[in-house]
Amino acid sequence: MQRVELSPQLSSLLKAAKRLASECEIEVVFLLADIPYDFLEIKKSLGKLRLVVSSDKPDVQRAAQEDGIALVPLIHEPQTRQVQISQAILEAIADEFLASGERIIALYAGFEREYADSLSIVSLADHLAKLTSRDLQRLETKVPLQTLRTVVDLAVEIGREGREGKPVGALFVVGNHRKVLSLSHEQVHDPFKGYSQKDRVVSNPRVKESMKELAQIDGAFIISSEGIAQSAGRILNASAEGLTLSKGLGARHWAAAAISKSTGAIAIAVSESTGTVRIFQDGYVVLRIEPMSSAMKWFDFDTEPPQTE
Ligand SMILES: Nc1ncnc2c1ncn2[C@@H]1O[C@H](COP(=O)(O)OP(=O)(O)OP(=O)(O)O)[C@@H](O)[C@H]1O
Repeated sequence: MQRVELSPQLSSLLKAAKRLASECEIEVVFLLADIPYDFLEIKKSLGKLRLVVSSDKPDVQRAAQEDGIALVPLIHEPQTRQVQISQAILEAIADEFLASGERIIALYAGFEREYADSLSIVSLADHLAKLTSRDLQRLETKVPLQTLRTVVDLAVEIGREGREGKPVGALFVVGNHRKVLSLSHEQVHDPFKGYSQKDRVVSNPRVKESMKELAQIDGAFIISSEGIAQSAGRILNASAEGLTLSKGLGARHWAAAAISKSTGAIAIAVSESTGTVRIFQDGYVVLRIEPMSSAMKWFDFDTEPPQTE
């Protein structure tokens, strides 16, 4: 297919990217392309650096594929460059073209319409952490962002740290707590019973520490929108009928999906086996945070729900 020749400006930017990469010990150039360049030529000019190309243009995607370059196809949406780059980075991490702890050089058209004119150094770990809170904001309609962040932070800590050297799983249901309580039952005597409201504020470091300890008991934590722990060790009874979830996720994750669907609450599950934190809304995984990084995907692969006895 026809390719657009490298302009003197792009050649200079590639040289600058190479120098920058060597000075900052970076190994990847991430090119957000709007034009079907000769990508092999670009790769050659970058020497040992890895090249990842991302584009929402079908002809650019075809060109990159023909040249055997790592490609992250984007869906065309009227987005700002920043949002496009963020989406492309997330996809690239999910496809394992980039590692979530890495720093990259992004090359893109920041000011011009389609000709690359900008270089940025992006630290993926910092960038992903910011994305996580932005993504949480989308769920804020149901539960205040502050409460969500507190519980998600706690969940991530439990997934990373475990307890006394052992991995620990957990399940939190946040918001609409009266309905959630009515769709659950006590498994063990409620450890929060009798405590005043101020001793059940999840953002309080002492309460957080006891919740890490309590995560070891079976069942779910139930938390109000205001961030007050209402109960722990609850078994959730909401029905999983009609829901689909990723293969390999067990009872805890089905219970999280089901309660989020039935009550409109946000459910946050920490997997005991992997430490991964998944956030459920309306029966779907809407955010996934890996224990050591913060990589995430929006939806898992679909499978059938388990048979109920
Ligand atoms: N309906 C439920 N309500 C509350 N907690 C539940 C429910 N079902 C399971 N759990 C909790 O999940 C724990 C683990 O169950 P299971 O191993 O089947 O889940 P999983 O989804 O595979 O999660 P993990 O990755 O942590 O193993 C149980 O010991 C229990 O504490």
